[in-house]
Amino acid sequence: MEVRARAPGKIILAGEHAVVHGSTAMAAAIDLYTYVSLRLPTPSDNDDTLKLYLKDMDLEFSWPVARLEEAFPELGSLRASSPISCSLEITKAIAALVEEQDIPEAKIGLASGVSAFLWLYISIHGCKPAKATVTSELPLGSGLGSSAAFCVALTAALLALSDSVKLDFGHQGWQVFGDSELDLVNTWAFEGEKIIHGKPSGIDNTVSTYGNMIKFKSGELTCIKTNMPLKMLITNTKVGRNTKALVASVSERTMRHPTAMTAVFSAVDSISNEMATIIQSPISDDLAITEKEEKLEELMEMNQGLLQCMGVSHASIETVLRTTLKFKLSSKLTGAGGGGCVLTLLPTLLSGSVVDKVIADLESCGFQCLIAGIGGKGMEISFSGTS
Ligand SMILES: Nc1ncnc2c1ncn2[C@@H]1O[C@H](COP(=O)(O)OP(=O)(O)OP(=O)(O)O)[C@@H](O)[C@H]1O
Ligand SMILES: C[C@@](O)(CCO)CC(=O)[O-]
Ligand SMILES: [Mg+2]
Repeated sequence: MEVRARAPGKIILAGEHAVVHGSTAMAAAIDLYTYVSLRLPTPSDNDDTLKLYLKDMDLEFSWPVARLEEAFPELGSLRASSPISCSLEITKAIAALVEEQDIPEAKIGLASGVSAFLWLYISIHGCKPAKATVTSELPLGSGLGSSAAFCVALTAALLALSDSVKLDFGHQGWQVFGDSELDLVNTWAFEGEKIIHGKPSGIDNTVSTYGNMIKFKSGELTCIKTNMPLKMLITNTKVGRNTKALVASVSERTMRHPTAMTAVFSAVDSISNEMATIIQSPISDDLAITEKEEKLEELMEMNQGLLQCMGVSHASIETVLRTTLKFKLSSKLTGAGGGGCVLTLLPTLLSGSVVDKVIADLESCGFQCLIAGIGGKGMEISFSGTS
């Protein structure tokens, strides 16, 4: 029995970090996906291991089922029909199982992803043999929600082969879960994100699960309907960073300066709400689009200034800001910052030759540019064309 699931990455248009502290944020799915194929062996396969194959890196991790049973003696009561958080005891058992895999030092960041895999797998399927194969179009650890896309696609594949969801196995191509199954994927994926991020707001797994453009505050999402053509250039500075550490650093700054940081978060909340209002309001003509784009650019600049206040910008991000400003274009970091990706709004009337020049300038600094479709699909699964 085999299933393939995919889940998109995301951009945060406004409100990252502040959303962890209760402010509103705006995010949109992008058309770059993480794919997880899950295969449960038949008895005739005679395979008694759980395997995780990270195909892009050609890394395979495997655990004999007997080793899993030894590590999780209480599993009978642990296997959960509804999502639960990973206990301290299980966290320790998972850490030992991950350590035994001798992840190369240069790839040690993967340890949290492997831990999330183990937690989601054993919680949903128990100590059974299987092989999960993962590939991704998203750069890992760059602000485009690779961790959430990984957790969502993995959870979707796990649930698709469990008794928790009802699916049309004869359906060809990608199919979507029903609303209650999507909610279940989202809640489990959030538990996976907690293992990778520490204290996620839930915005990344939510937009990866449901897709579209969303406004998000304190766990609640509102779907944003818009007919505004919104084009963003995404520049990957290729400076590696870790969302968990950045989120923790903002929390520490908040403890040191609670009043000032509360004011910063409140300003971000207003920016995200104003952005949502602009994006949702109807468009009458080209002039209206230009006016809206100018307002959005100003809000992006203001949000970037506040992210600098939070201490999550980086020299590479500042270089992108300066480079795009030479072309009178506005940018802000997206995701956790500290390197990673930067968004630049490309106004509808901007000529293609200017876009080409901006990209050439950015790429001459060693950055990588892409233009992704935004506000598209959420997670989907397929029982055909699996590999
Ligand atoms: N395809 C994948 N395979 C295995 N692990 C992954 C995969 N994608 C993400 N991860 C895990 O998630 C970690 C990156 O998550 P992190 O939250 O730091 O960055 P991000 O999600 O790309 O950016 P942001 O959270 O700012 O949007 C990786 O180091 C790895 O542990
Ligand atoms: C930095 C952050 O706000 C967004 C990361 O994409 C973290 C979170 O909301 O979980
Ligand atoms: Mg992440």
